Amino acid sequence: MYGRAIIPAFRQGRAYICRSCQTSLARVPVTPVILTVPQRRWIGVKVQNRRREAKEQWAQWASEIEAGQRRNLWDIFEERGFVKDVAGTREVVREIMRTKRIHAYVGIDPTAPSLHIGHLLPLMPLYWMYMHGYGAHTLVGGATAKIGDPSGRLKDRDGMDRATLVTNMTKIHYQLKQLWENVEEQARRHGFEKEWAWKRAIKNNNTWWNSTPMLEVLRRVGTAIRVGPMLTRDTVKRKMTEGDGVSFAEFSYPIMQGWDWWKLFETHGCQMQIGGSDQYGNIISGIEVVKAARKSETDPDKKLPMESVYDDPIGFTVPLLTDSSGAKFGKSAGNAIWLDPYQTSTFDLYGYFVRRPDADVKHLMKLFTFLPVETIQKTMEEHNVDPSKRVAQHLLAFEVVSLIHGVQQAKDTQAAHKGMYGKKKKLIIPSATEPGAEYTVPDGHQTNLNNRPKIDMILPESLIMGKSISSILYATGLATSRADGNRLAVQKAAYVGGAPGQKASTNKGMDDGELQFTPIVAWHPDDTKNFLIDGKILILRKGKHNVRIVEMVSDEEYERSGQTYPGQPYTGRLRKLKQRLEELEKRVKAGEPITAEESKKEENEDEEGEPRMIFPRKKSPQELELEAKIEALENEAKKNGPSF
Ligand SMILES: Nc1ncnc2c1ncn2[C@@H]1O[C@H](COP(=O)(O)OP(=O)(O)OP(=O)(O)O)[C@@H](O)[C@H]1O
Ligand SMILES: N[C@@H](Cc1ccc(O)cc1)C(=O)O
Repeated sequence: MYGRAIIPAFRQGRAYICRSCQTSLARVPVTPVILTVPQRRWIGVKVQNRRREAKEQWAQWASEIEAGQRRNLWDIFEERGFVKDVAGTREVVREIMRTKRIHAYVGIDPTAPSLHIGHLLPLMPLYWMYMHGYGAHTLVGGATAKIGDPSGRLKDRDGMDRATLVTNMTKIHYQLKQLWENVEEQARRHGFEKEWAWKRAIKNNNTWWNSTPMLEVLRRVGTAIRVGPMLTRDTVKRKMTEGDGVSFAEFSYPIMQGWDWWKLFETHGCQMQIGGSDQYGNIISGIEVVKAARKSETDPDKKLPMESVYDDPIGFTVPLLTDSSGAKFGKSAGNAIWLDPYQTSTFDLYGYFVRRPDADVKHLMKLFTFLPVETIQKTMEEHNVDPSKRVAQHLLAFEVVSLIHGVQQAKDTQAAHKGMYGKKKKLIIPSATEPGAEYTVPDGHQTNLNNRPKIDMILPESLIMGKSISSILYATGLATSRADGNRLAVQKAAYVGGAPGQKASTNKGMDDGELQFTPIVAWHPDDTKNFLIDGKILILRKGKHNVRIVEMVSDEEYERSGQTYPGQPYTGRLRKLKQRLEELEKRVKAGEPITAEESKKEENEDEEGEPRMIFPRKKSPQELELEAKIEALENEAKKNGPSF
């Protein structure tokens, strides 16, 4: 296909090649011109050189593996117990991993607001692949979650409204981001040197499902996939005979998952899919879908090689992580250990791993840590000298917490555990928090993915629908004051979930299921409603990671929750003074007396009757006026009432 491409002058004199077919476009003229060239993405010399070097490096490693001087990552997977079922032939998978720098992916449907440790299991081999130079993709199933995977279930999944789906998707996206950030840290800690060729990405299958016509899927793969084998799948048979039947949408789920794979295969050479053992059927169906889509390609420029089995899609499943009763750890079974610290605290997460029985700890260390097998072996020897010290469990817990929440959090949590349960019995309260503290970052610290404040919160309708965006930013804790909120809006330094490039007054809000942000401007309070998802969810962000998913609730519900937000009218000193004035007025009217002690107590004690620390500060004119009125009333009451 030919089209027009503008080649800017600054690229002059360089040789470019086409990303997909390697056609070269040498020496581009000096001035910017419009050329008629094939509509392709051109790659610069620097990238070409790096790619060549990466290729040569891989070939070198492949021969070292063959000569027994380097290990095949597949063998490490088997040694660590990651492999349950292989889709394809084990020898072929092993050979592909030796000879090709393939990409792999793991998909997760955002059917809950957080990932849990069961999800970590298929992610672990993906992280290992990344650290060994393969491409690694984590995929959020924003589209597939709308259908619901029937694998391993007898009952249909409950439908999800848009607000819940967007909330889950946003939270899982940031959790995956956090995990990737911590994987980088783990790689450094465990001696893997990051190279240019390491590639990772987070994808959302809404990106393609929101624009894929059904006709395209039916035409490309629908004709090749036979219904017969799909009907013989265990999930389908069991759901039809023992469960509540199979809807057409559920029946099509494996084809959707397979199409995701095709999209990643086509664009990134993603040849491998990894999943939990309940995903085996979907991976097998996916292989058929990818092969059918590849075969049906008519554009010769896009045709992918299919000469041998080494070009085919492959996959494998990891064993299921179960609880002590043998049930799969997951949200449906209700036994999940969550990665969200507000659902399972870091302290409890650490504690969960410290309590693992001696018989399981070695296996868990192989699965959930990047510690070399020799280190695990040595730790077990040390552990066996005095198992009561739980040396192995503490190391396991430390490593898992550092992967999920970062090394610093792991150190703090370990110290808290040792302080609480160690010999000294020094009591450290692991999560002593002030109300609202979960929405602020400790002073002097920059927000990062591991210390970022809590994401979700509720706020009342009167604020969201009636007040300025600067008041809303202040209420969420993203701004330190209303003035700061205003500054953020003026400088376009904060973002709202919504359609990019549209005005606030006409914004249609976030596209269905795609995480999109647009800068906040100082819009009219009436326009805030344009950004509400399902009429109740507002997504705000400051910087890269500081996100709030605000659920708008009625004022009555907010009051019942007992929460207050920064800037809430009548929650500060002024409100107290006004209350005191009203009370005094009533008492004076009723002729009720008031003593000097009583008025002194009000001033110097807090609600629990504890002495209040009084700091000198500047009072506002309104405050001074109220205080003067109170004083006058108190004097009057003292004058009129009987003396005690
Ligand atoms: N306990 C587990 N052990 C191993 N893998 C798991 C476990 N739980 C989930 N996975 C894997 O994580 C990926 C995403 O799982 P999914 O989104 O279905 O979550 P889930 O918690 O298993 O859901 P549900 O409990 O509702 O079935 C899949 O590959 C799945 O097999
Ligand atoms: N079906 C998977 C999630 C998934 C979704 C889309 C994919 O492309 C891959 C995996 C599960 O429910 O566990």
